[in-house]
Amino acid sequence: MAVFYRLPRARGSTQIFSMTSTVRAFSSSSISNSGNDLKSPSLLAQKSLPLRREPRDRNVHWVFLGCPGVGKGTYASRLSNLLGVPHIATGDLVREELTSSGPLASRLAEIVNQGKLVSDEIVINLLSKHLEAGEAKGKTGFILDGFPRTITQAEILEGVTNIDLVINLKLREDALLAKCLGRRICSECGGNYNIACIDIKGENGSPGLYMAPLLPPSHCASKLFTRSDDTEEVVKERLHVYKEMTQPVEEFYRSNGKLLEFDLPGGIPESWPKLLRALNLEHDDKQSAAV
Ligand SMILES: Nc1ncnc2c1ncn2[C@@H]1O[C@H](COP(=O)(O)OP(=O)(O)O)[C@@H](O)[C@H]1O
Repeated sequence: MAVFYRLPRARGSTQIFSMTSTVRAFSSSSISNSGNDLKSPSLLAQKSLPLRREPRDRNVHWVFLGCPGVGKGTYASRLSNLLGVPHIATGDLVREELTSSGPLASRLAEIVNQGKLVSDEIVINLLSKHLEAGEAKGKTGFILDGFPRTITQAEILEGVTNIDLVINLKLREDALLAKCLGRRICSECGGNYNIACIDIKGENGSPGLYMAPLLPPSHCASKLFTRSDDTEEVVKERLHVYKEMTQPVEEFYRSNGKLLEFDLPGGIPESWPKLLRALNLEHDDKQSAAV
């Protein structure tokens, strides 16, 4: 279908550090590589990042994978601020479209509120338009959140650009459900908050998990709303759809050596510094003090 080929080739993608060129570049660099497994997550992150450049000069083409509620939006948005590249969430593009008066609006609302995936064709169309508009404004690079979600989407993306890193965020399922049900959004500034306090005690040697609520500032408190697909029934369906349709995408990127697995150890104060370390970005961060 012609629409699949409208996704614009990311500007400068021939110059970015694809896995192959990165590995080649680093094998002749001063960083020792002898005897290391190139698919080891921390090494993979190091090798995906042009370490000697300033954060804002890096040409980032990254993807966030992970179940509903895991925090893709939170961490993608923080990295986007840190690295100065656009954060593009296809869920936001879909929600923008369904609240518009466009011809797709009511069909999209129905699909989203059932916890199903929108068709590859529609979502690629929305993403293409967004990337084209960004490109016209001189924006380069991206951190994708919520795309690709099917093998077809991953194959199409792979055909048009070099994705250099895929971060797979992971959290236990009982916490995912609680986080989706606790999610609140400010209707005015669009800020994402969470009123859930997750405190799961460790049992039989398995670790516990504590995630403090992420409460809104007082000027947002009276303007919060809950997403219509964040009900228990719909979240369970979204988790089921993730396992069926998106887990194979994790395998797709695992097998081509681009996947960085990241188990969230807790809330933002514990997870953000650990994520930065895994990405070898801890020295660039000015946000840690503000968590
Ligand atoms: N890449 C995609 N492919 C198909 N549908 C998508 C895609 N991205 C978003 N959607 C639709 O938008 C909804 C909300 O997406 P998102 O905000 O990413 O939610 P989640 O919290 O489930 O990760 C999805 O349940 C799906 O209906």
